[in-house]
Amino acid sequence: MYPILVVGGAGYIGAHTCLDLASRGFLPVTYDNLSTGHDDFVRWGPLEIGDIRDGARLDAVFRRHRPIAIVHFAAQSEIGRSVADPLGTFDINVGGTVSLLAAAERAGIDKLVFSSTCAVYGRPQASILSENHVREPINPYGRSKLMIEEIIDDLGRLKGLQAVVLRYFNAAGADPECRIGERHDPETHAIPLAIATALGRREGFTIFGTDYDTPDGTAIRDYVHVLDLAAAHGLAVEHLIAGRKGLAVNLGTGTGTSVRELVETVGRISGRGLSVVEGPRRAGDPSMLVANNQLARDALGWTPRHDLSAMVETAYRWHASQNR
Ligand SMILES: NC(=O)c1ccc[n+]([C@@H]2O[C@H](COP(=O)([O-])OP(=O)(O)OC[C@H]3O[C@@H](n4cnc5c(N)ncnc54)[C@H](O)[C@@H]3O)[C@@H](O)[C@H]2O)c1
Ligand SMILES: O=c1ccn([C@@H]2O[C@H](COP(=O)(O)OP(=O)(O)O[C@H]3O[C@H](CO)[C@H](O)[C@H](O)[C@H]3O)[C@@H](O)[C@H]2O)c(=O)[nH]1
Repeated sequence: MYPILVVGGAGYIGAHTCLDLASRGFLPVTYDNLSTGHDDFVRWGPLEIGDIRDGARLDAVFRRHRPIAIVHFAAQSEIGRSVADPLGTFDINVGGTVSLLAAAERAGIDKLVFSSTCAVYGRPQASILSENHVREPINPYGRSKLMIEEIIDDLGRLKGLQAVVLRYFNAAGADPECRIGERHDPETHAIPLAIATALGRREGFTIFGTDYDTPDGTAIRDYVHVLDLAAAHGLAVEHLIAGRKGLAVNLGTGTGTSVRELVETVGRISGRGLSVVEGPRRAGDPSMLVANNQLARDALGWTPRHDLSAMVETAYRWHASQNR
């Protein structure tokens, strides 16, 4: 069983990726400081507790497990917090990634899969975003991810690093067996907040903005099932192990969903009405983010298999199973 170091493997997308890697015959070794992750999410391989900014700890973990590739999720990924604390965000995201890449270089590991985001594109200049869309992030979170992409590019040219950069759109859904799911605190994402409202755990769901230039006036996003994201990481690892070249790809379904459509879907699947309030726009939110995913299909052989109903169904089941 080839070990793969999954950095941030105790988090939402990282834990689902560990499940996918194990199903492909790899041993996912999680490295995580548990700042937003959960030790009970680490079920398919060992957990090494540590911070990505701790080079000596990373060296010890590389020596102990001898991974053949790294999948890197660890980040401060709340946009609002990145605006309130840009330096803290750059420290974890950029400083932490430099520390991780330096340890990887010391250990002779040249294969990396990196979690990027559609936030690197900034304000969309097209209705469907391709990878060659201009990258002009509008918040420190997106900028930190762009900086890391640029560092990875330089290491590719100068040091032979082979990296697959995955730009996710909006992750949603959960493991259908409810072993792992989305557990963020505070929760800021639309689907878990709408579900919490349907479950009676929140007073109401606020739609942030009803005056966007979209058919129903609410913002449109490309929600992609976390199991499909996880599969893309498994394919990216296999791509690199097969000796294929690094690249950067979008991961979205190519289908846009408005906030109103999302709320309707949560209402239909939960069978419960949810109280909805219309509020102002949230600062920094673009009106529409939808992926062109052709490159991921062609280069990685990736196909998103789950639709919005499957995302909301599995997320609903997960949240209902949590006693909170
Ligand atoms: N959730 C989304 O919709 C989305 C969209 C685009 C990109 N992303 C990116 O995907 C990645 C994973 O997102 P997620 O939603 O699973 O987040 P998450 O917070 O659930 O997972 C991040 C994990 O990294 C760990 N971590 C954070 N800082 C660390 C540090 N300094 N050292 C070691 N471990 C550390 C956390 O404890 C956590 O387990 C992030 O890089 C995020 O920016 C997420
Ligand atoms: O209570 C809420 C929460 C969200 N929304 C709306 O629902 C949509 C989705 O919002 P999320 O917070 O679920 O997701 P974002 O699109 O803001 O963020 C996602 O995409 C970002 C890139 O733009 C980052 O990568 C981030 O990590 C990732 O979660 C947005 O239009 C938002 O305004 C509401 O109307 N009400």
